[in-house]
Amino acid sequence: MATAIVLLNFGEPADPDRETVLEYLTRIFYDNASLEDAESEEEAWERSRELAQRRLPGLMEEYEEIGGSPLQGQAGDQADALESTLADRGHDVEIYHAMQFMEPLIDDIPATLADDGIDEVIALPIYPLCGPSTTVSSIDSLEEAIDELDDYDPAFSAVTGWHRAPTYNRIRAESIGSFLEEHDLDPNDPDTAFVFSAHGTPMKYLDEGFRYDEYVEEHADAVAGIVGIDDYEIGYQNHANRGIEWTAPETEEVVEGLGEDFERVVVEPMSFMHEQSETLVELDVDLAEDAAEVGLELYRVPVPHDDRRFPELLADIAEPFLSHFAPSYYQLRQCQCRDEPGTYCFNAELPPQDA
Ligand SMILES: C=CC1=C(C)c2cc3[nH]c(cc4nc(cc5[nH]c(cc1n2)c(C)c5CCC(=O)O)C(CCC(=O)O)=C4C)c(C)c3C=C
Ligand SMILES: [Fe+2]
Repeated sequence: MATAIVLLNFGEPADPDRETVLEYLTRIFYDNASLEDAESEEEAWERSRELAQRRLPGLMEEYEEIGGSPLQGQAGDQADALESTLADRGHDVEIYHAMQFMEPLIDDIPATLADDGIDEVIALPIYPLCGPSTTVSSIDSLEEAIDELDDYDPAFSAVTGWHRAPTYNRIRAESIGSFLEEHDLDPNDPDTAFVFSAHGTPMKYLDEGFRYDEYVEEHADAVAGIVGIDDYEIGYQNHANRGIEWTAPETEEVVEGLGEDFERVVVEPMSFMHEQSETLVELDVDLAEDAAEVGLELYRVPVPHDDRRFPELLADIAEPFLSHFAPSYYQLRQCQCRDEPGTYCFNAELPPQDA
């Protein structure tokens, strides 16, 4: 059998010209069109183009500030590192990386998989906290694109939520620990506040039953416990484009509220495994300015995208599928967020245990 792992990411323009960013935004808004009630596909596309036009100038400014996003390069490096980790383990497996909203687009991958003779596909989103518009949507897109290709029917499996994997929590906790040490910061100092900043999500998705906010809370609690942070706040980085309700409180609001009681704030961008505009501009520039206005110095923990344990973790997650043993042996269970055969995660509820 020829096996492929397809790493799935959001994507962000590395060379952002207006046309590329407009198409990028249109794809994002169209993918989330169910947040509003368009009466036809045509109307949903029109609304997506309208929202994209409106958001374009602000996002162009963000990209100009960072000179394009490093996300694509970091995602490529993660794919290469996973390939060599698996080769060292004796697995003959091809790694592809695909993006929801930028080239290489998920829709274009199945043709390559078919040409390369791949007959077993494992989808692995690089979103640590499983959510509907990211993890689930990216896997749906890949499976649908495969189904649409004539005469191509590979075995398909996917892993959604993996934030409970012990190695992942250790990576995150040690990344925070070394940052604190490097900057001589004590998160329990009465003048220092600690904030976990998560990417927000529309409440409509949570009302549909997705548990992204619960994952945010439990992961913050676990990592704070490992690092030894006594008190912390959680804030969400939201996108207010449609006038709908998103997760609360916003990170900005949380940080502004800390001004009276603290001198500095440490921010951990817990939803990401890459640096991109949401860390490099929203946190490092915009949030740092908001913090300064209320007299706080802001320290942002870097994303541990190149931690050498990360490809090992991904290889461990893929192991049951590559070596054909039961995923449940590694505590992977049928995913409930994406309740499709062959989709596993570490998050699904366990059956009640005997006392
Ligand atoms: C590289 C950039 C981005 C990452 C990574 C990312 C992750 C991420 N996004 C959501 C949920 C949503 N994001 C939405 C819009 C949106 N996201 C980004 C960038 C990244 N998001 C952009 C540029 C946009 C466009 C809107 C904007 O204001 O810039 C949406 C759709 C909103 C809508 O349709 O109204 C959702 C939903 C999560 C949970 C997440 C997790 C890592
Ligand atoms: Fe987003």
